[in-house]
Amino acid sequence: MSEPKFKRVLLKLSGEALMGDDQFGINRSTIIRMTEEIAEIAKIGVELAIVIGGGNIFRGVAPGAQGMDRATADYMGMMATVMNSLALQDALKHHGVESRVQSALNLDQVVEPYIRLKSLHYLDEKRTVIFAGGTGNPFFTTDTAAALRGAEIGAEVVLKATKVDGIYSSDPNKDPNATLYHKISFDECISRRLEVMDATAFALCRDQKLPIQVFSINKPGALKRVIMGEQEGTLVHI
Ligand SMILES: Nc1ncnc2c1ncn2[C@@H]1O[C@H](COP(=O)(O)OP(=O)(O)O)[C@@H](O)[C@H]1O
Ligand SMILES: O=c1ccn([C@@H]2O[C@H](COP(=O)(O)OP(=O)(O)O)[C@@H](O)[C@H]2O)c(=O)[nH]1
Repeated sequence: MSEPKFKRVLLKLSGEALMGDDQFGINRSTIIRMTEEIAEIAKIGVELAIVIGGGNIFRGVAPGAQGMDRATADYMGMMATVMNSLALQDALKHHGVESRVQSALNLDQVVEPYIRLKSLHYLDEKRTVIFAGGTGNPFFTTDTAAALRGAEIGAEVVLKATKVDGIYSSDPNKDPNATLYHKISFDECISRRLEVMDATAFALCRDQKLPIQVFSINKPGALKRVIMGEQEGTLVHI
């Protein structure tokens, strides 16, 4: 059997993708399907850290947060990521994957705090680590949290699992003529203002020479294909 391309990865799961076809919240069959795919790669020995978004529950820049103080809304968004992290941990457990949740926000009764050396220890022991609470700071996103934690743990790649199957020349949900890139540089993503990830996340990964692979969370087997080094989605390179 062929070997996985990567030994340690940071997987970013879109919060909104957890909704499935629902209007908000966590869709049961969607989270089960996602965890089946994650369990498959955890079981072949890939060291896996996960950052999950919160947009399915609360987003600081959403219409629902209009009129609210932005920082307050962002703290609500960060707390939403903690809820998603606990749901993911529970679902992973049902698929035989032991994981630990570490949060950038202190919620002592619920999750352990983020301690870098402890997370490295878990990864060495092949336990999946879920990073909750984003970066712990308002005005940031969980994409930036993924770039930050990915760099901190020495991941070889950030895998962005999202609703679209890669990076397009413009938003494919708005422009039917948008074309898919198989490869694109960080500088091109930033200068063309491709909004699949925010510029802070792109810049951090570029400076740390940490590639990003963008692929669809809804495409069966896509995560495994990325892990095995097969062509899937878009690679963002230096
Ligand atoms: N150039 C682009 N290529 C691909 N997707 C894009 C682009 N510009 C904007 N998008 C949008 O980015 C979204 C993916 O962002 P993502 O952060 O994963 O979603 P979420 O906000 O739920 O986490 C897609 O749903 C797509 O509509
Ligand atoms: O470091 C962070 C990460 C997240 N958030 C807040 O949490 C929300 C949910 O995160 P995100 O939008 O990145 O989730 P996703 O797009 O993956 O669903 C954001 O809108 C922000 O309000 C934040 O303030 N700081």
